[in-house]
Amino acid sequence: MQLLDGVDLGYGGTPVLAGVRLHVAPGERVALLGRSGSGKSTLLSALHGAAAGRGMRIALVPQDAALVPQLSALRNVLMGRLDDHGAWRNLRTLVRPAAPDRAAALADLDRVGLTPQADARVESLSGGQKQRVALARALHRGGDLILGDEPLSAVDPRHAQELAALLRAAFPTAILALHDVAVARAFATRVIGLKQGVFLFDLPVDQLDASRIEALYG
Ligand SMILES: Nc1ncnc2c1ncn2[C@@H]1O[C@H](COP(=O)(O)OP(=O)(O)OP(=O)(O)O)[C@@H](O)[C@H]1O
Repeated sequence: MQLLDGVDLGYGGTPVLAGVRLHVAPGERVALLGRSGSGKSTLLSALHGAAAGRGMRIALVPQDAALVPQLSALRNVLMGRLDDHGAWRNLRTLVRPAAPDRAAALADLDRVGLTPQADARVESLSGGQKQRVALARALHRGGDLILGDEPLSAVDPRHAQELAALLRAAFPTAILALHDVAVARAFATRVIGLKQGVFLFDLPVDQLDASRIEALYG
């Protein structure tokens, strides 16, 4: 699908990426690599709008996780499906979830290793645990596409690989900004390197060699 076709992205007249064209085929897993400020979040935000405009079901893992800190991990996970239902059902779910909804959300928390924290308020969790709640919420939502902005940045490298494998199995198509090149190599089929708002490369992952990485981060 042609998600972006020659669009300029920026903020209030300040350009960040110019003339962006991006076609993503179903089944592709794209890793966005690049230094801080290179434009990854800006690109993800535009991709979100474009994919939503095509009626795709999207699971999102934003950079700040976007959780409700006063609510439990379980209730935050349940929020992954809020827009599937009307307001009445949602209020009931958040106050007293029906047994099948609760069981499904608990299963998703278990997949990310957070069963013991299910009833803990999110504000009491560590940064890595919060990120795992956001991943469980995305798994609970499911969909055609997962978009994530550094969704594994706060978990340790071994867990990052395990969680990346979960996402790979759960979503047919993915676009994730990642800072860990090893995780990107293991996760992605395609890698895009962004440098100061320019696509430095857009390659199948097996063509990502050390010189490209050096050019991107060096
Ligand atoms: N809301 C905003 N208003 C104005 N400028 C912004 C805004 N968000 C980002 N920018 C600018 O756009 C450029 C790209 O930022 P962006 O957040 O897309 O980069 P990034 O690669 O995601 O960085 P990071 O890895 O630090 O999140 C930067 O120069 C940044 O200062």
